[in-house]
Amino acid sequence: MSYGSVPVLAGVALTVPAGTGVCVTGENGIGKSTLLRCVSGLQRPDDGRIRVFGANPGSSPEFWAAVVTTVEPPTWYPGLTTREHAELICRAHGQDPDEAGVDEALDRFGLTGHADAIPPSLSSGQKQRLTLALALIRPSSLLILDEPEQRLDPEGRASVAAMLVDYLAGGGSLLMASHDDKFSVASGAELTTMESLVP
Ligand SMILES: Nc1ncnc2c1ncn2[C@@H]1O[C@H](COP(=O)(O)OP(=O)(O)OP(=O)(O)O)[C@@H](O)[C@H]1O
Repeated sequence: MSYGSVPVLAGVALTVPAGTGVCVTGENGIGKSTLLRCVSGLQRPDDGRIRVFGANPGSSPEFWAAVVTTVEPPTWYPGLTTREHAELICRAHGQDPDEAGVDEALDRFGLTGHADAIPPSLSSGQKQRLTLALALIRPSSLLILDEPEQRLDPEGRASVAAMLVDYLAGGGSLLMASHDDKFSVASGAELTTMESLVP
């Protein structure tokens, strides 16, 4: 994979066994987000092979039914509140919002007091909480999370780590990039470090 003449992701081999979590670490600019974008099907590698649940990433509705990715920055629907965003995600995935536990999810992410606010009015950490709440409220088999801990306070990080442990315990798989090893280990992910081939 390369951007113009700049090579990124040369010689990367990574497997995430179903039901496990893997966290990719490494210095700024090493290619973690690019890797996650490729696995999410949002970017095509020039060479090599990526398979997700036995198929090319991003190539079918089944992929998007099974995979949640937060690699792209979220887009908010104009005029819809925090709660309405959660309800919309539930309905899009065939869930009844009450049965899916929208209010409980907002509470878990400390967003109850902001349920009737529109996302652009939230703080950056609250927006990150909402992004993760929307990722976790819908059914999925694989979470692809780019630095989920960013902008969260320590309590928020601990809480999200515990939720990711529960997600794995429920049979889900997790691929994430992070600069916080403690958070990643607490999330139940195995750490793997990307290193530059250039000395
Ligand atoms: N759209 C782009 N156009 C050109 N170069 C890019 C683009 N996106 C990323 N790069 C370059 O590719 C390399 C890898 O970037 P990437 O964002 O994947 O790294 P990262 O490991 O996720 O970094 P960080 O830890 O800072 O988030 C960097 O050198 C970056 O400058």
